[in-house]
Amino acid sequence: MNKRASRSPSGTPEGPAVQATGLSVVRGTRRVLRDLAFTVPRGRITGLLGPSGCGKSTLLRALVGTQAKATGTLTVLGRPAGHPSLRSRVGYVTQAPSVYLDLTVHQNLDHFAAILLPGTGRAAAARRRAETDRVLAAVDLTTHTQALAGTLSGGQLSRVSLAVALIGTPDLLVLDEPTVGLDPVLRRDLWRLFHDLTRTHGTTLLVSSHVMDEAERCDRLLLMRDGELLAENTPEALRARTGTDTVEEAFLHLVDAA
Ligand SMILES: Nc1ncnc2c1ncn2[C@@H]1O[C@H](COP(=O)(O)OP(=O)(O)OP(=O)(O)O)[C@@H](O)[C@H]1O
Repeated sequence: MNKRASRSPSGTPEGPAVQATGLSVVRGTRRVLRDLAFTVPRGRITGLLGPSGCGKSTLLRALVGTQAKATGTLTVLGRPAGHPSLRSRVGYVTQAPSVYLDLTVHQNLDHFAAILLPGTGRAAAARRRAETDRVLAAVDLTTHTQALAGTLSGGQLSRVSLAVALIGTPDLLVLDEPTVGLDPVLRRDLWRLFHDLTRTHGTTLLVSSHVMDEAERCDRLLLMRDGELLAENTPEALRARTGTDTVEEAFLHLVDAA
């Protein structure tokens, strides 16, 4: 278990990875998140699920501190969302791959490793090299390290972004629809990697998706609709509570009830 995941910077045991109360966001003239209250437990995979446009990306942006006009209380790893000390502790992968297309995969990783794992001298350089090798292996891209990012497929590009987010083994990984456009084998492999991260490093994952079948792969779920939280629970509890067989049916049941 990663010590950083279970201990605060001061060394004291901590509460949830994320805690929100009264979280609202206005975009343009619309209130796209309305008075949300939820927690994300540490060391587990929490799925943020809901239809396109319900506010998932907005919520994740608020969490990493890049969303303007967010009000309410949002605490991440014991600090206010966006706090500078969270920069190296939170990995964030946006929907659009954020890599330099005119650099090779390895050059991209080198670039971000230099920012995230600063330091001079041979030991620091060796650490960065070992870390880039590790994350490229984790996302199964070791055969493409010398390829220009601009020549990669969409799925491969997403995995480069994910590799960047894995540098330094962050305590919290925030992934915005990481499996969109991936084939079933890659999707399965990525979910295996996510579970592996929680098991081996105690990493907390918050993964958004609009595909309800991905819900079954999560330990806990936040179900959203129209900027509001419909439910927060385990997939099993949601199915049991609604008397349904799948999370998708549970979601529809909750929508009708609302
Ligand atoms: N710049 C903006 N100005 C005004 N409204 C916006 C802006 N960006 C997004 N929105 C609106 O905010 C709402 C939430 O968008 P958001 O991208 O968070 O949804 P989402 O659930 O992530 O959708 P998707 O699954 O399609 O990515 C949408 O109704 C969208 O139209």
